[in-house]
Amino acid sequence: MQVTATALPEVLELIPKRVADARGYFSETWNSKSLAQVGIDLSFCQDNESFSARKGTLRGLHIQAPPNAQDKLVRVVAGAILDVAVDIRESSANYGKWVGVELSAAKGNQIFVPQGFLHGFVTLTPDTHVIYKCSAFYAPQSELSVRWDDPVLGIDWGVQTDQIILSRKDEQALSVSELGALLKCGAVA
Ligand SMILES: Cc1cn([C@H]2C[C@H](O)[C@@H](COP(=O)(O)OP(=O)(O)O[C@H]3O[C@H](C)C(=O)[C@H](O)[C@H]3O)O2)c(=O)[nH]c1=O
Repeated sequence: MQVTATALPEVLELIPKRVADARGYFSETWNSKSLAQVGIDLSFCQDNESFSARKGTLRGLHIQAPPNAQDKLVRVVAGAILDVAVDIRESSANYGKWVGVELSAAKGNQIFVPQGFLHGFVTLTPDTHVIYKCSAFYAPQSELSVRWDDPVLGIDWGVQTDQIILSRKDEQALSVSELGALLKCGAVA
């Protein structure tokens, strides 16, 4: 498996090996031993899938607060996305910094987003299927959303803003400074 650190060293791009033959290819898309060998030694407990019909669908930026914080291993099985992680760990020298990685079914690459990072993606194709493993169960009471277009974060999503399709929840998301205040006062758990 090829592992590449991103500009945020805890966020990794992974490309599992594809064994090609006359029929197509085979790939071990998740192997806990292979991940442990690259320092990702944790147990995932929930698999998610989201389907987005239209290009420009943006899901995020989301995080679950402790004690329900999630690590995520994300990949695309149809289409392509720009996947974004934002470091919001209070003591991090990279607080508020973001990284984007294009994930596609064609490339078969994945992104590892650790606990403490906001996560979101925008679809670059119609009919995009994203699947991802989580290291903690869904806990809506712990879930927080931050605006995709927060000027403090300055994320370049690579799509025209008038094309963005959001959920009602994401339309009403917090600013990153509001999120920081909430986490500081422990208002979410
Ligand atoms: C996340 C989640 C959602 N749901 C239910 C709740 C809603 O009724 C429905 C849609 O949820 P939501 O609008 O939060 O889905 P996304 O906007 O794709 O949210 C995800 O998008 C970003 C990219 C993430 O990293 C998170 O995993 C997750 O927040 O599925 C569940 O039943 N279980 C779950 O684990």
